[in-house]
Amino acid sequence: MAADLRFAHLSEVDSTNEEARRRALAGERGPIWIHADRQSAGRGRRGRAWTDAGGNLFATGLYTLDTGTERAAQLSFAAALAVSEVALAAGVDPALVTLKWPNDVLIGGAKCAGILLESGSLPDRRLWLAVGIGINLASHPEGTERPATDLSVHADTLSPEAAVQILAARFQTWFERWRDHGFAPLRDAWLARVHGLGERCEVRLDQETLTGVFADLTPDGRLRLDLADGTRRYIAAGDVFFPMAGRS
Ligand SMILES: O=C(O)CCCC[C@@H]1SC[C@@H]2NC(=O)N[C@@H]21
Repeated sequence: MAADLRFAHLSEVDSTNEEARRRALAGERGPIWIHADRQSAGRGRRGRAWTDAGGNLFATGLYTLDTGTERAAQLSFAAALAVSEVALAAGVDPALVTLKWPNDVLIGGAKCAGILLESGSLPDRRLWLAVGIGINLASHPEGTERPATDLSVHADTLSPEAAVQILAARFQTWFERWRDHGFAPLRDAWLARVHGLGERCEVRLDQETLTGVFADLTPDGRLRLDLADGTRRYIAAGDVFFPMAGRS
């Protein structure tokens, strides 16, 4: 049965993920979507900052799960699917919307959103999960290592208020599919929009950088990278770069 979606709107916060963490530790069990007009200390993946360029969506869905962190990480694919559906709802040409492992949503090859999952243990051994999502609705940073874009470049401008409603509803649908049927439906939907499958790429890990072919998405969400020496690597976390022109 679908959960009632709750929302908390803040005019300014350090980070909606941090606010979700505070609320989880204070006893909030969700699902609740916390969204803010401005973030003063937005954070991105791998310790990077997430800047506030104005008019964009900063939102975090707080959930409580009976599962471990590895399986919970599959929900980053649910988040990417939900973001892609926000772009489609705004009127972006579906042919331009692709998904890059693990959770980047691209429009015409440029990144239009960021997703950061954070979690922690509760006293009852369950997990609180913060699904942090920033969508570039009206503006995007310039001069980034990988090209960035925003929805207003490709469609009518969507307000943050409208976007968070669509985002939360679409995420909830994918969450329930994952909860009831496992990762397979998410994997199928994600692969239908996959970016760069079968192409050469560079994968940056904490301690090493690998080059190979993005050969598959495993049944549990890892990237299978086929190296030139014939070995296969299964990657659970990393940054993927497609070096060819026009690719991010
Ligand atoms: O590096 C990335 O691509 C992930 C960026 C995630 C940004 C969002 S904005 C809402 C939420 N609050 C944060 O501090 N970060 C996430």
